[in-house]
Amino acid sequence: MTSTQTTPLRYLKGHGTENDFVILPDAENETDLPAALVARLCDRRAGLGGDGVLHVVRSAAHPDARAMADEAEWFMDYRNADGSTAEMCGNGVRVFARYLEHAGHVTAGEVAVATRGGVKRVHLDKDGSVTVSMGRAVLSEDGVTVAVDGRSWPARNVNMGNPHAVAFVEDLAHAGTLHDEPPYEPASVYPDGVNIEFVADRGPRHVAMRVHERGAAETRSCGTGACAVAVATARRDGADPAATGTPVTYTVDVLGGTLVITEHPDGEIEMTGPAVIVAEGTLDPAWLAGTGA
Ligand SMILES: N[C@@H](CCC[C@H](N)C(=O)O)C(=O)O
Repeated sequence: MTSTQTTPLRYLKGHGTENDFVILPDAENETDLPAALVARLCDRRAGLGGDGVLHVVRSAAHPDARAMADEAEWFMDYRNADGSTAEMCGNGVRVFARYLEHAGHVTAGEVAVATRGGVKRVHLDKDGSVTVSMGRAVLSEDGVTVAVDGRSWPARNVNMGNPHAVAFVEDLAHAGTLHDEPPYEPASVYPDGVNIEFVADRGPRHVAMRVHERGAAETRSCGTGACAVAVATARRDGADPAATGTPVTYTVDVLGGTLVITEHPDGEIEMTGPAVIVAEGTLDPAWLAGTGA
């Protein structure tokens, strides 16, 4: 892959519960970002390494976000590690807001971020954590059966802007290596692919999960996935805030930390977790041009 980029390309590296991202600031959307370049950036051996890319663009400068520009100045153009686009990334949007603060584009407090899944309001909390209003979950009766190593489970279909299949297992080890996407059927339920979560109970309103992400393989956390898991677990447990008028909070352990998810009676889901900027620098032009050895 070669690039025609002539000016040095700045990047940052960040993570939220170890779901890690290459951040590319590109306010005016001047950087050509083909799938192959995203995949090279996310390569953990020959690139910077990451589960995805957070392309930071002014909403007004991006065709997918122009309509949201009045509500949100900045657009999270999210790319999976394989270069595909995704509607939303829950950990990514927290790290995105942390970047906006780091770059001086916003001060501590609330910021609206445009995503392909709509505008998300993100609150930079005083204790260093970040809370996002993630919108509502859409649960569908159209489920699938997921299979790993001779075992299989029914999986709940939950849409958080992006698609999820949530399977309850006795032991997270039953999810196997997750090197490859676990087979599921009927495949027609998810024409655009799916993120698959495996969930095990840890205590009252407390679960742990592993995830195979669409476009990225197993990651150490998935924020939209944790929200899907919290809602699917609440319904399994007979808890429905819309019916009782009482918010329900679940703690979701992921391999890279912990996320706290609250579903409110109006259906709005809030997620709180960390967001960290790790490093920043400039990409080597020779590497970028594909001519570096
Ligand atoms: N890790 C993200 C989800 C990223 C997108 C996902 N792989 C998809 O294709 O839908 C999160 O924290 O939500």
